[in-house]
Amino acid sequence: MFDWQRQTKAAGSTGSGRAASGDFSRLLVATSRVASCNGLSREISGQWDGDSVCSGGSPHRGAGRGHRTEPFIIGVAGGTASGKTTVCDQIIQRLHDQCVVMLSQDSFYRNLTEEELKDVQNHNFDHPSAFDKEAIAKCLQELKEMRIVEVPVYDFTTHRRSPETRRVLPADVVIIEGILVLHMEEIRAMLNMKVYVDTDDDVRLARRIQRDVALRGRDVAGVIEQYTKFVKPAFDQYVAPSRKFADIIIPWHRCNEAGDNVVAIDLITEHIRTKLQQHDLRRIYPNLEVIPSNFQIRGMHTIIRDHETSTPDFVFYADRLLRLVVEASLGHLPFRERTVVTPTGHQYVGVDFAKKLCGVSIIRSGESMENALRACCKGIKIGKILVHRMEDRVMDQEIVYEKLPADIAERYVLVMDPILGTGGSAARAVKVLLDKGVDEGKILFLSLIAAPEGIHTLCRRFPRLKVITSEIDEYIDTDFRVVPGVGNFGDRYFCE
Ligand SMILES: O=P(O)(O)OC[C@H]1O[C@H](OP(=O)(O)OP(=O)(O)O)[C@H](O)[C@@H]1O
Repeated sequence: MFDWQRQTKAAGSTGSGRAASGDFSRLLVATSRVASCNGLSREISGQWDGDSVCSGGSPHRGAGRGHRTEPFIIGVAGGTASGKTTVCDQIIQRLHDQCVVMLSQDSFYRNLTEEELKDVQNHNFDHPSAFDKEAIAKCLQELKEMRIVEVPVYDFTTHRRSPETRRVLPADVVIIEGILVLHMEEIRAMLNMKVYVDTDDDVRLARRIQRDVALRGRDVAGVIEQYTKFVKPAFDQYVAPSRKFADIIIPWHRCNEAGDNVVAIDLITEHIRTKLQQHDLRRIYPNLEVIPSNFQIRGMHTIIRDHETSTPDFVFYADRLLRLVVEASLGHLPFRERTVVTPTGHQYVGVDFAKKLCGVSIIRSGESMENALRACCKGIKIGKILVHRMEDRVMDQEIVYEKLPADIAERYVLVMDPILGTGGSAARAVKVLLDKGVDEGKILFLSLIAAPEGIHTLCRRFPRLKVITSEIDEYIDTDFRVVPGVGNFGDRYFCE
């Protein structure tokens, strides 16, 4: 039943018919804290298990519909003695009902060679090469896959890893802190939130002297020598420049008397809580929007997914759902303020709809969304694209037909296809639009059901495009069908 369309969206098929990323970007949070460099005690509420704190949540979950399968990963960077650990402790305290694990970049120091050990006072412990970057990335990756990891235990007296390791369980939130976590590209790429603790150099030096003398048996002259020789140059070269990668910069000098970073920590933890409630893919892709579900929507999905549903019912409920997707998408268009006078003679300050829109349906199933779009946007222009899909889905799809408004480059474009499978057809259609000069940020891709594979394809390749869908299904099977899916949407919608 699927084959002929899956191989070619044959010419002549008729049819009847995503800071958010900005939200935290470069957010400079005025915060306050008078902190000691060793931060809060780690004896916080909940069970402290070395690098992990599980005071809530469940460390072991099954994957599947409605279950999160990836943790939210936060990187906290900043110079030596900047207050990173304190920030982490405060986040952990606020997330007392979640399962949180904390890793320190210091656990991943490389073993010193015999040669280096002989001259240990001249070893640069602040340089990126001092750390086993690959081991950090592997550890994060395993936690991302909700696997148990064995974290090295570094012995600062022997400058080698101890034979034992620390077992860390999968968690809802993973925090990794260290001077270079935002500098290292591989690590940075795995972070869902990047925090930089910005503390004045003199404050940090004072804290470092205090800490190393009091806790590490060092003398002041030695600490200052190491600071001047290694710590400061590495800070200037690697740590300070990594500030630009941060989503949130916490200026530590803005302290209040209680010494808490209340505003910053509240914002961070609120954001994490919001993200934890979202589907994994929404956490990864700020350009993915899933319309909020309710029992009406679930009920309509239940009907269209039922193989026993008749064509008229399928069309009726699919149309209702498609209309919701179209309405939700229109909500992402820009607007201008507009004031009108009501029949009572009072002013109403409202907004004006975005002008210069058009729809583009991917033939054939996308045509099922045209009515919904026309019903919402009077007289909207609608173009069409027909994609020939290669059997293996790896090759770039061929465009068989296209008819688009001549001035499409000046418009916002709503691309319509109810099913986003591998994302091959959608990505090819989007490429056509980009080639025509449409700005990627002005393209919205509308679907009823999206498979994770298609979301990855579109959201990763076109990060400024917005993908709007009503449900995310589980996966694509070996025949490229969305599971559980609706079967062949076009057949069920257009054929009696
Ligand atoms: O994301 P992809 O893997 O490219 O698959 C998604 C495509 O598959 C379905 O179309 P189908 O091939 O059934 O053709 P039709 O629209 O003509 O029914 C659907 O309507 C999308 O166009």
